[in-house]
Amino acid sequence: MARLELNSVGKAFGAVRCANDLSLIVEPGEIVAVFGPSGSGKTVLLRMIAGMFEPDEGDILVGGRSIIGAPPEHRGVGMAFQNFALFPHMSAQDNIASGLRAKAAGGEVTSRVNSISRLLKIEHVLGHMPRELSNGQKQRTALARALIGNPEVLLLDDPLRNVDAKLRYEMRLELPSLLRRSSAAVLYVTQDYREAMAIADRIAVLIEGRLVQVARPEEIYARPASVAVARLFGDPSINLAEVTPRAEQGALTAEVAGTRVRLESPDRQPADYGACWLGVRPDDLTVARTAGEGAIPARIVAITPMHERAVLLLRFADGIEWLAALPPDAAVGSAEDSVFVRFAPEAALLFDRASGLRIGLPPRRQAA
Ligand SMILES: Nc1ncnc2c1ncn2[C@@H]1O[C@H](COP(=O)(O)OP(=O)(O)OP(=O)(O)O)[C@@H](O)[C@H]1O
Repeated sequence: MARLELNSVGKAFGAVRCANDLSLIVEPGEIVAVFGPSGSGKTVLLRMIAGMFEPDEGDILVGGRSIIGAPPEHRGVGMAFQNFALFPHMSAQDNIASGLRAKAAGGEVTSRVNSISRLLKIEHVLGHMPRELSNGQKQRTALARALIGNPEVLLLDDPLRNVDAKLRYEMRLELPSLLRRSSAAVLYVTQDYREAMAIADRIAVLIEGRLVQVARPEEIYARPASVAVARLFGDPSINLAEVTPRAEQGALTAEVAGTRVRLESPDRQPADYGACWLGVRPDDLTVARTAGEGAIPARIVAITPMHERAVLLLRFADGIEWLAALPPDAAVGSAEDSVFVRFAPEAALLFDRASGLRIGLPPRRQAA
């Protein structure tokens, strides 16, 4: 099997630069999620690899050989889209068989279609036309078509966007092992950070056509490269406050809404860092009725039950509002109550206010 390699790939449509110096390696059997806001260039990236259009700069290699200029069907690339893109006049069986690039004997086609359909649990609908399939079955049919030719590179463009929540949940569990079995180098585009974290070995975060961080899911969550990345991962999203951290007698502290809080952590030295963003995830806050050192006085504005937790909207004395996500049984009070908010110093992330970059030791180098 072959690795996929992007070397300084760039692309612009008129004044819109939707790919900027993109470099990335995806190993055979590896799943890399491409995650970023709408319009950040995810689909453009996949389309350049698939050969729907060419980059303006840089190179794309599969198995060490450049595929620039090669016709799409000779690139060793399979692709499945969010809108399934099945041929409406063909049965599921024929749609899947259309993914075979080389001509194969009829018997062999049937046996390959059957075996991939068994794997994807759609054998019973092979004779159906696309309009007779549920969205989940359409999505599996499109995936089967992408996988049947044993592509060296598999490109999946938000394949679960149009399936219902239950199936999406199931497929998040099933897809990684299914994809790894194919040994293809997989690029998996998603707009959902949870999906990226559930499915991928590594996540490539794309913002405005630039890869701003490529790392393992837990690394990105714990050590986001910038405040923009931190905001993309987490629901509710990370709380922020403007602070000016100071080094005092070996400790690192900052004032939040009039309360001095400690911020030292193993990955940053106490120093005067200038204007920063302080970021604390809602899950890392504790809320209590009792005051104490480093506890920020707040008022509960509202409480919203959400999934398996309660989300509290808190307002500090200076008007800043933060969210805390607590277990539903953490009875800390109700709206209008006065409370005290704490977080552990190592749960605090610091970002330079001017550049947005995280302050701390550089992330560990990731294996390619
Ligand atoms: N064929 C094209 N011609 C001109 N501009 C394009 C073309 N394709 C994409 N763009 C522009 O490139 C940028 C990136 O688009 P792209 O579709 O890759 O975003 P995306 O990250 O996939 O978004 P979404 O998550 O909403 O699908 C957008 O500004 C888009 O308008």
